Amino acid sequence: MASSCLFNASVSSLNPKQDPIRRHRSASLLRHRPVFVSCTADGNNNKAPIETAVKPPHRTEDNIRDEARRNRSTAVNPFSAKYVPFNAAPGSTESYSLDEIVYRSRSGGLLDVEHDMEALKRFDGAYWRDLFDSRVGKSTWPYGSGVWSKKEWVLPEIDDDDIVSAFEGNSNLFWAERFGKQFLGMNDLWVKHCGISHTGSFKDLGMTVLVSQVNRLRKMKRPVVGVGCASTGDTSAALSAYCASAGIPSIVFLPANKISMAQLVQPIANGAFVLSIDTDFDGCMKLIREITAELPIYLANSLNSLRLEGQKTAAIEILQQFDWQVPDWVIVPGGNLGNIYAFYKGFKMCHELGLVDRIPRMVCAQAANANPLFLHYKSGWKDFKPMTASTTFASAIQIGDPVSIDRAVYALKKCNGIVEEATEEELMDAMAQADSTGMFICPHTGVALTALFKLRNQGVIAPTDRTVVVSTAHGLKFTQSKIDYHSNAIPDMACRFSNPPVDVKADFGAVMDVLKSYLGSNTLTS
Ligand SMILES: Cc1ncc(COP(=O)(O)O)c(C=O)c1O
Ligand SMILES: N[C@@H](CCOP(=O)(O)O)C(=O)O
Repeated sequence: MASSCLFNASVSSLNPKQDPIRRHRSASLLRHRPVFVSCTADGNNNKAPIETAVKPPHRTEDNIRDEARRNRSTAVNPFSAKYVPFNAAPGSTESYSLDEIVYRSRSGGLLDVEHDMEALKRFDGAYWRDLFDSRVGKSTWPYGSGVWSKKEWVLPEIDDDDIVSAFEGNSNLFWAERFGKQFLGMNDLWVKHCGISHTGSFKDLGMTVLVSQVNRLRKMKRPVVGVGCASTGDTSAALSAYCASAGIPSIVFLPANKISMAQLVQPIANGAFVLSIDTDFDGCMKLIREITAELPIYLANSLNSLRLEGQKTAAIEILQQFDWQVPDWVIVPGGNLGNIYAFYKGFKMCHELGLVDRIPRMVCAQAANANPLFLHYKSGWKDFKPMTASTTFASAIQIGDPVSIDRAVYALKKCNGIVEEATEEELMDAMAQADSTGMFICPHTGVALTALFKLRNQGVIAPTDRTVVVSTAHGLKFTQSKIDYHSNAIPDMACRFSNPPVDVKADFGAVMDVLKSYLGSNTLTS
């Protein structure tokens, strides 16, 4: 039966793959002059259920959710996704609906979210590039989010009404001009500031997806009384913020005295039920897995593959920010090891769906005090040995038994990746050097920058290679480590780049003396 619906004519009235001239026109129409037409809600796969690029005028009585509801397409959604065992054996038929509450495959292995790639492939790379580009920087619900602007590739079947979003993503890709030139002799170095975000880390990207799905499950009357996680600080901050915004109870397990004060106060302020437990992160992770197996508390750690669907959009965003050109290297700090796989998956989907012609090489960087992946890599991927992680300034990656080890190894093998490590002194120096050029990064980003220093020194990364370092959290969450460093208060650390304040009397002569000595030094001319 024919029904009237809102479609962008440039997209809906043709199969873009069949007609390159019209395809070109369709791309420019999408950008510049989209129009509304009637179309049939018959599930015709040549039609994508996308929002219209030009909206009707805003009605004062509507908020952006109402507006999205009013403009919603009535066409059948051709896209879908399901859980399958991670890296399933060929011929495996095991799968689960995303509306099921399941974290592990029948054999106890990890799961992955598998998209109907054939449905996505009915549209070519140019179509997806144009669609994603057309959504950036708008306030349209939910596409104003960097995650939900890629909704068809994330959770294609969720109702826009169920989405819980803070318009996360679309984070700054910062050209590290001075840092690159001064310390590395590089001219094309970039820092993807995933930590300049709603709760100050990349976890927002995954949490919007997971909490949205929980919101949907609760509306479906599924037994979910709350959402829980173990955390080194950032996952709990994101979980509690998104749950608070949706009115869903959150429960967080934190290793006592092992996370920063700024991170601890986030779930407290957002009304989470916070348990401070006398163990490390791996101990908290073990407990939350046992508890969520017993109680109807939904597990929010990245063991849950939904999280990675959101996190993978950071990789897509990097390609988008380079006008769909592929960088040579992407360096990611690793702890529980979900994110390195999420990045790989984002790049891989862009390649497979024709948005780009290759994927970058990736480097996973670990703190030497918590380096099980590095040791595994150095052993030639022989037996993996979990460890007890030691204290590190990169406290959010103080993890010895990462749940996503298999995902990380898979991703690194597929992209010809490398694993590096950073000692405490190396990561703190790298952080201080970056800060001295105008950034304000977290110690985990210091770990990633150390990996870059090492690979540049070894000649693996060339001076002209386009390189992206993923900055995973905001530096303001980790000020105590910077205070310790700049106070030269860290035992056995030279703190070579510290810049402590100068104590001076409130006296004109004393201030003049100090300034003359400073101006006379080489500092200003270097
Ligand atoms: C700031 C920060 N950087 C890096 C990571 C590592 O991410 P992943 O656990 O996905 O390896 C985490 C969390 O583990 C984090 O909180
Ligand atoms: N750094 C993380 C550790 C847990 O990682 P997750 O991605 O599995 O939730 C944190 O901030 O808690």
